[in-house]
Amino acid sequence: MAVGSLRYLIPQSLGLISRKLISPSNTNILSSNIIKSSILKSPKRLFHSSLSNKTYEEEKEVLDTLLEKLPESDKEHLSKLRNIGISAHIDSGKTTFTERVLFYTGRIKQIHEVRGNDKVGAKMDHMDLEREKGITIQSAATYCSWDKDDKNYHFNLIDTPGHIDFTIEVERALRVLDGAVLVVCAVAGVQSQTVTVDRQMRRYNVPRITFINKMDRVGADPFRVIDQLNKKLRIPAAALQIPIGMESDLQGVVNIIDRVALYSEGSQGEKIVQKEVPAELVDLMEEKRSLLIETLADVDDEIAEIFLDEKVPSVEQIKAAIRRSTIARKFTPVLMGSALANRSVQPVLDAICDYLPDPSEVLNKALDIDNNETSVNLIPSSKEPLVALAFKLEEGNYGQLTYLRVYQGKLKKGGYIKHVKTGKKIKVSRLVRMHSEEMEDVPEVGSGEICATFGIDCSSGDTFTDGINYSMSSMYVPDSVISLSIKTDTKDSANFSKAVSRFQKEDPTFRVNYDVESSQTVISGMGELHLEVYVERMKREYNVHCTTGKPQVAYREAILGASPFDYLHKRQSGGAGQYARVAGEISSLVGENQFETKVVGGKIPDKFLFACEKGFNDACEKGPLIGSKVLGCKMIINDGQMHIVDSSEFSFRTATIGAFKQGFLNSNPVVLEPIMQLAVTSPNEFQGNVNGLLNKLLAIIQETENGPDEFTIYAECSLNSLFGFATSLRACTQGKGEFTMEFKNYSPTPPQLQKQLIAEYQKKLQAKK
Ligand SMILES: Nc1nc2c(ncn2[C@@H]2O[C@H](COP(=O)(O)OP(=O)(O)OP(=O)(O)O)[C@@H](O)[C@H]2O)c(=O)[nH]1
Repeated sequence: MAVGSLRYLIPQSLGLISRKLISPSNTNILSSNIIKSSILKSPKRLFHSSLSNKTYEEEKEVLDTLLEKLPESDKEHLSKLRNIGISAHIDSGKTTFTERVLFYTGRIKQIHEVRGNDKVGAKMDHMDLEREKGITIQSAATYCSWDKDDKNYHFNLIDTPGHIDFTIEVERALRVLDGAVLVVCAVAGVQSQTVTVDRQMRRYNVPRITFINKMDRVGADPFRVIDQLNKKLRIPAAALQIPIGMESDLQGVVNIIDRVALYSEGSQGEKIVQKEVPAELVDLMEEKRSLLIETLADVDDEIAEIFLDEKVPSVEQIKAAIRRSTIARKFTPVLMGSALANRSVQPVLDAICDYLPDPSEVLNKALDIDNNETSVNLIPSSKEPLVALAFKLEEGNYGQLTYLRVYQGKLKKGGYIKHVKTGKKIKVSRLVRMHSEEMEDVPEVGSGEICATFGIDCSSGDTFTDGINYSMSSMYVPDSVISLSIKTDTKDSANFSKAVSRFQKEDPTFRVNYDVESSQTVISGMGELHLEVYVERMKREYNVHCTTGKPQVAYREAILGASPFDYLHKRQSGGAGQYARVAGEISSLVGENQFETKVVGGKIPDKFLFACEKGFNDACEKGPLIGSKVLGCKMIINDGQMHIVDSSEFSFRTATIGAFKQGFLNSNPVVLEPIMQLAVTSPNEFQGNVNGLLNKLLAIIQETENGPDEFTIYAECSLNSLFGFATSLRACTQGKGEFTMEFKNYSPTPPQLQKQLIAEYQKKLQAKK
């Protein structure tokens, strides 16, 4: 598994690692085995890690045997199907690009720009809020057709949001896609979020082609960007094209494999006209063609042999090698153009057909629940039993809309499907293909396709079959890092409940809890913007007016040391008494909290030990320092005492809570806070200001990259210091600075803050008494 993906899979454990690092006795704690074992504990994570560990060669062998079972008619159908995601850093032009794809494939009749003057907005950004903010929040699915080499290809496209706060949308989209187009800006190059998206694509084994967009901008340099792809993303990348003209004079591209010039003509670039390669570009074309072959020789055995024999591969051999190595995720072919200027988008569609896999070329697995959850390979044949995954829910005008990816079998309108989690049989009363917010009714959907249906009560990540007990793995849901108290008018409470229940179903990273202590409703999520968007949506879509408190960081509690405990819980106030004594040791560990009993001689009977475990779980939910969740704690009970009359489950549960507190407070306890990985990009003239701002926030600057116009600073900073960062960054960069942040790990708070948090918590407890 790529080390990069570990951060995502075990954010809490990594938090513990950084905490452990400050303890000199634990210097070996970074051992990757320890990290792995803590991931593997969770069965739902096991699925992805087992997928990622498989090399493509092994996968291919399995795929080849599966394909033998595939009927010819299915093979033919699947070979024309592409499930594609479009991912990139914010503002790289994904939505603009998708709009062009829909226009050129004839799916829409007119192009509307993202922040265009026509006030319509791009087709895929259909929420009002998205149009106003000019960002994509929800991903929308659409389909279109493209003719290539006398074949009519069918694309299912998912436009994914770029902002890190909506990362769950990106993850979900990638989970069900077979390939992706990575859009990168020709000026800004590989940006912080490009790296994040790339990591996500690796996790889900998604092959990708790269489109360098914005070639019409001043300072565009596609070859610098390719260099960055090679170095920063560490994926061999080479150009399949070179530009004809640059910046405002961009006219098209040269296809360096076929050695033809492709000019974008017509008022909206709708005509691609083939001409001879301009003489002044021939040398560059040959240079880049050789470089392409050289890069392929590094990743593909067939080209390597031809290369070593000092022969030149044929056009067909080059294309076949690009396809093989792209699908094997060893290479990314690079195309270039400008979506906004309508230049060279169509060749990307050709490349999707040529180089990205069809659903039969990707290995998908499910868990056989009846067979001890063993993993089974799915065969993308319509003749196999149905297995479909609900990957996105949306509340539409006609009730809950559920997006499904069919992995094998067929989904028919009017047919019955089984919701594996509940065992319920559900009738598919309507089946539609989505085109942003519009839909088209279809009678059936075959294997490998994406569709949507109505009236199914489920959560995203659920599996549907026509009877078999298979389950696709759940998608990994990161822990929320920020919360906000929220108050609504009593008259709005019914609508508020409707809104939060819908949002929670649609987005598992958005959570709502009622805090009994403070009598407050608390919403939590992945960042300030994430929560801001939901509060705004409550107002707009449900007419719920809320007042929100100050955002709160999701603190955690942990211990750095270990300590024995011996605790007696005794109450004798008339009637039945309470008596329980528990003794043992508390210590820290990497991974999930653990409870163990080593009591001998029946000093505590089993039913009471069970109550002790419950007490331990209660204690971990509400730590002794500030009432936050406890991370990485192990409790062993090895001794105790009961009273024949006065002991009860309740007494042992209470005694364990008391014992936990005693042991915890004696084991060098700390409050942990979320640390965010921050990337700030801004024009060069503001570098001093941004540095100053980051220093003020006590951020740890890790790297600064200086480009010709812009610089990017990568830093770590506590989430606590980052509230309102958007405003301060705007202020010190005249609104030109941009940033992304994502959760990195938990780390101990500075002692002063810890003291303050404990004092506040104590005050709250006192006030309640
Ligand atoms: N010069 C130039 N600008 C472009 C190009 N493509 C997109 N843009 C502009 O870049 C901005 C961002 O484009 P979007 O299509 O919204 O980008 P996105 O990646 O979908 O953005 P998010 O949805 O926020 O992640 C808009 O103002 C576009 O008009 C291009 O090829 N050239």
